[in-house]
Amino acid sequence: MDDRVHPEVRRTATEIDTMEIRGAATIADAAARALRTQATESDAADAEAFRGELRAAARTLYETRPTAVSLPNALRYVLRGMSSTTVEGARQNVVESADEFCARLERAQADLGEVGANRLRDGDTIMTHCHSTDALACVEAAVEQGKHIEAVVKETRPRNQGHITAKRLDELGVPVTLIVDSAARRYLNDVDHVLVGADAVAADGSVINKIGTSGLAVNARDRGTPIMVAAQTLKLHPGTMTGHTVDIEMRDTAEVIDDETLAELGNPTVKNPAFDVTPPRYVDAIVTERGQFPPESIVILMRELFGEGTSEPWVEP
Ligand SMILES: O=C(COP(=O)(O)O)[C@H](O)[C@H](O)COP(=O)(O)O
Repeated sequence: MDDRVHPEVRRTATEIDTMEIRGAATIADAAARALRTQATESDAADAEAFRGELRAAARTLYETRPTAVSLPNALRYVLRGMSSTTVEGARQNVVESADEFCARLERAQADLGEVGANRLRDGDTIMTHCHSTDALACVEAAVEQGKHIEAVVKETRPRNQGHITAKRLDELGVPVTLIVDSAARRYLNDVDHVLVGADAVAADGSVINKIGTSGLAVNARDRGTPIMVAAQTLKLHPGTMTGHTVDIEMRDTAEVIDDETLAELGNPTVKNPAFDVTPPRYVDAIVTERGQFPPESIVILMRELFGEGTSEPWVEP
């Protein structure tokens, strides 16, 4: 571990890795705040040393989880302006960018919520997968508009993030039916929308989200249930515009089964992919703070946002 990295940054990195901090937007917010701390606490001798420290901190955060593109997008945003020739100037650049990033994230989620809420009618029932703050922002805005919304919540094995969703929806006054993942198809007849978030959206409109999303979307399409993805523009993956694919995180198999039970089963191979890819043909709308898009047209927004290319500020020059 690089000893220039502030303990607070290391702690954030560990918490992202162990999923105490999880969900794409929340990870991005925590990473921006950690870089801010690195900047405010730095005692670097000159601006070059300061930039080296910030790059090292960004690398530590970048290397935690590979799939949610909000993380590298956050690091890029916060470090893009640290060009000053003095430590104080560069520090101010980072602090201002981090504050601006966190404020924009919050605003984007609220704006996205308003856009998504317009797709929900009074009396609608949604089905959710995993826990997405962007998706919940749509429900919250709909409830604030006075609409009665109900929810069928998939528990989302192996980590049961559906429990977090159930709790948040209950706090919003939304009646919840909790189901095991494999019961989703059975209940798709009873719901008006599938509503999920995204860890990344690719240039072709594919949606990368919690494992199980693609199967849910295929089943929903088969039943004629619309599939709505709530994803602020922070989730758009610039690398996919030049043909790169999104790395799918494989997590520890201990999340699926404990060693003792595994041994009783004769130690079969266990796989634990955290995310999957839903092709654009199974998605009806991607809801962002900039409006809603059919998945195939998201690339137009991406060209507008990333037209000038992107940097990798965690790489040493
Ligand atoms: O797949 C997950 C979380 O996976 P994990 O629990 O493995 O991090 C969420 O649907 C997206 O990150 C979107 O969340 P948000 O809308 O809050 O950004």
